[in-house]
Amino acid sequence: MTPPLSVGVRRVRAHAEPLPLPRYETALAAGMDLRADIEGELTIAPLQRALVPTGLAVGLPPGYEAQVRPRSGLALRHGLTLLNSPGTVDADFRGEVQVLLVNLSQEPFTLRRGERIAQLVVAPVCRVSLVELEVLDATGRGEGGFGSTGR
Ligand SMILES: O=c1ccn([C@H]2C[C@H](O)[C@@H](COP(=O)(O)OP(=O)(O)OP(=O)(O)O)O2)c(=O)[nH]1
Repeated sequence: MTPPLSVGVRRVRAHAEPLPLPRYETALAAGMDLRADIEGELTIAPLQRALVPTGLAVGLPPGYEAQVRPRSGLALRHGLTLLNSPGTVDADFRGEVQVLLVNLSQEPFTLRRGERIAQLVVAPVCRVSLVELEVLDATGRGEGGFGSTGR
């Protein structure tokens, strides 16, 4: 396997007891879990959203993005997902990575400091230059979409 890409990470605030840095939890995991860098607790009421700090800023190299994705366990057990899933962290963003949680359950959800709330997947990005045309090249599908291939 190719060696992992080195990505700089900076803690944006100091704590007496710093949270562990994100890491891959299994040998081939695609994402690293992000933790809530909050003081104490935060309760998200049903159908409410909260922008939750992770305490981390990353310096992605050109040609990469980081996707902020939900954790399936939190979604299944507590109806907690990301409102903007997948969130996009641009390679030129140097601010704190934050997680836009939404509680889609009927119960309030209380988050505690250090809880793993989302996962960060780093991926290559293909940038294109758009070329305006009058006619696009023909394909078998053509303009069919949104269920055009039947049920
Ligand atoms: O879930 C997310 C999504 C974005 N960001 C940060 C990184 C990203 O590079 C920046 C801008 O995100 P986006 O482009 O989605 O936001 P926008 O609403 O288009 O704002 P902007 O005008 O700042 O680009 O915010 C996060 O920390 N978490």
